Amino acid sequence: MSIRVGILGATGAVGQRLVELLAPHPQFEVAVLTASESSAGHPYREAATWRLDAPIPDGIAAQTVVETDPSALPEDVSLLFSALPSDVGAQVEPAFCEAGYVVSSNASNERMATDVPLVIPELNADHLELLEVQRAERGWDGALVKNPNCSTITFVPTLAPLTDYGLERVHVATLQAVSGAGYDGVTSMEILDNAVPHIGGEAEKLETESRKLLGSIDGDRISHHDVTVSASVNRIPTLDGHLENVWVETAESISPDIVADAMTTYPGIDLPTAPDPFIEVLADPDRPQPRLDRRRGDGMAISVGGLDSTTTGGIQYNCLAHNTIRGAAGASVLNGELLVERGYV
Ligand SMILES: NC(=O)C1=CN([C@@H]2O[C@H](COP(=O)(O)OP(=O)(O)OC[C@H]3O[C@@H](n4cnc5c(N)ncnc54)[C@H](OP(=O)(O)O)[C@@H]3O)[C@@H](O)[C@H]2O)C=CC1
Ligand SMILES: N[C@@H](CC(=O)OP(=O)(O)O)C(=O)O
Repeated sequence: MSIRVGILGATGAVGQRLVELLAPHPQFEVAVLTASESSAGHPYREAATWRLDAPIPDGIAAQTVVETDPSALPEDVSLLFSALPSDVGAQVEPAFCEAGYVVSSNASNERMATDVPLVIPELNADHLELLEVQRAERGWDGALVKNPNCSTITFVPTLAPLTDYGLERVHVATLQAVSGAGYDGVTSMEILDNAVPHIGGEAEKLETESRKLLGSIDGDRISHHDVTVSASVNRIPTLDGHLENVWVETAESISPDIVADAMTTYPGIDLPTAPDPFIEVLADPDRPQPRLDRRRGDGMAISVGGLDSTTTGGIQYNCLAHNTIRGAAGASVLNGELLVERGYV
């Protein structure tokens, strides 16, 4: 029997990706779509300016959008996917959790809260144990789970296979697609024939979220990994797919072959939206590229290439993920599947 789910912020860029992924989903049925007051009461096809390159899925276009308020939801919905702006998420997500809903959220609010699991299922599914603490501390029947920032989720999976070698220092430089800023985020006059070497608040997210994701459960908290991460972020004129250059230093000396093997054999997870393989290591030195590789694993795989030794004894490589699928909507869906599999829904 399918689980009836809702999408908070269903009309936005990430909300539309959620609609695209959830409409044909084998476990979930989209029962309710929410947005702001101005969209509420309108059919989805009118409320959303649909911008994806496939039509609005059948059965969604005619659904009436409702307000983002727990009282507007049908009673038989238990799992919600949130694609709200973070300031709105901060205001309303706790009310849904208090009302008993389990919320798988892409918004950045509370990602670093000590009782909120920040999850990439292939890496740290065990961090869901924090939900017991969260429910006890906040008195919620529901729960709040977050996925990381889209640039964080692109490179942290490539570090997980290297933790066995004593991960010490990481430098990462991003080349981020314009879709990450949302439809109205950067104008064509700003970004065409250009690159912008600044994205507000982004570098700090890479530096802090990575250490929480790679951390381990320690009693009722996460003990963050002690790797130091230093990030530099850039916006470039690609549409989708964040490409990142990574330099890694480990305590134990490792060769590109060891790294390729560790990444290739790093296990995925058996969930409907999970890619297989999870990490694809490409041999051609000019890969991965956003246009050619962002759809690997239906947009859920992490691609790696250009593996080489550095002149300072470390390893360097490039990695890529689809920012609005693996980096946003797909990440939330995968977390939702994990929450169901682990019995939280
Ligand atoms: N764009 C991207 O690629 C990525 C975005 N993110 C994050 O995902 C979230 C959503 O981003 P994005 O889809 O680009 O944002 P959009 O602005 O495109 O969409 C925002 C959604 O939230 C709704 N909304 C806005 N204000 C309110 C309100 N006061 N009450 C209720 N609903 C409201 C909007 O409804 P309405 O249409 O009625 O205004 C819309 O459905 C953000 O937290 C963003 O930082 C993360 C990774 C990538
Ligand atoms: N800042 C990211 C997208 C984003 O919205 O990130 P976050 O989920 O951390 O707010 C980008 O520009 O590509």
